[in-house]
Amino acid sequence: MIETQGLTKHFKDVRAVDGIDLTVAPGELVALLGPNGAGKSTTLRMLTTLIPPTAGTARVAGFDVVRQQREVRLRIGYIGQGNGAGHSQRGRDELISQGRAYGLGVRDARTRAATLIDSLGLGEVADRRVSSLSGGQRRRLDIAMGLIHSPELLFLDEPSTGLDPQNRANLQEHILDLRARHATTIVLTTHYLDEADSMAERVIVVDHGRIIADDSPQRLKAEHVGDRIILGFDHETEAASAASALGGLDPVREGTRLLIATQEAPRRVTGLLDDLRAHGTPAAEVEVVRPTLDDVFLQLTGRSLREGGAADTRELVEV
Ligand SMILES: Nc1ncnc2c1ncn2[C@@H]1O[C@H](COP(=O)(O)OP(=O)(O)OP(=O)(O)O)[C@@H](O)[C@H]1O
Repeated sequence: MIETQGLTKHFKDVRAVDGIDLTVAPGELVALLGPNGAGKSTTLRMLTTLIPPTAGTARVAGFDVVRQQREVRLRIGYIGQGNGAGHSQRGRDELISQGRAYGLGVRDARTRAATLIDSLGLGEVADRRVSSLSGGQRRRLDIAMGLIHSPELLFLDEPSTGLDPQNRANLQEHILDLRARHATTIVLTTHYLDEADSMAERVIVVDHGRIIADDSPQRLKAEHVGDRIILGFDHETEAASAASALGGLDPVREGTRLLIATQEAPRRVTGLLDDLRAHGTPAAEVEVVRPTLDDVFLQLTGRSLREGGAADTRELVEV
């Protein structure tokens, strides 16, 4: 569905996108994740024919983004960071006009608008003026606008930025639902780690205009970081004795605590606690720490992606 080779965009001396090779198969949901200024939007703008690459090539839905712009545009939906819908119109009318602009007949445009209004949960507000809609409703209307011509491929640039957590969750649900119903290929950008983690089966981490990692969230976390089991003891002597009992796992002792790097920590922790009990040094506390995509980014770049401190995925277990 997407194939790029050495895709590059320079703005004067800024290398916004620096040689991206990317293949996206039909039906994939891919999240481009990266800090501000990483080159995510610029990549999307090249793939949607809005700006030409400085170098490299990109084919989208089978057509070249420079030489066959019209063909590409007919087959994609693009929801940028601003609001697409006009403010004084009613949502339903906006959708119908957009459908007409893509060449649908009046009846088809109406039917398609009604279907999208239904599937994006806009039934109660579609006949109100766009200016009266909430941020989350406006964003869903934007998505409906991008989908009116039934594109094979949908690009969403930071769909949930500016929405409160409830509206974000609601929007994410709608996007996943649309995809399940229509098998649309979706490429979205985000700097919300949890959004990339929960929605995308494939996360492409971008930094300084380059792809630095590309895999499923689960594999990225397992390969680059892994889980940790943290065991707490009442006394340092017990921790030291437990460390020798668990020698094969290479525990690192910090005072009364043992840190063990492992895979599949939640599965292993019960056996580990049983072993310690059998050895006569039962743990007083245990904590399983699972990595986040931020840990992956930190591991790869030495910097954090996190803005505003998203919560760790921790599982506390009473012993
Ligand atoms: N029209 C432009 N003129 C000059 N520089 C630009 C232009 N557009 C983007 N840039 C620069 O290119 C780099 C990449 O920007 P881009 O918007 O693609 O990043 P991003 O990853 O989408 O960031 P954000 O998460 O903040 O949207 C940044 O350094 C940005 O300042």
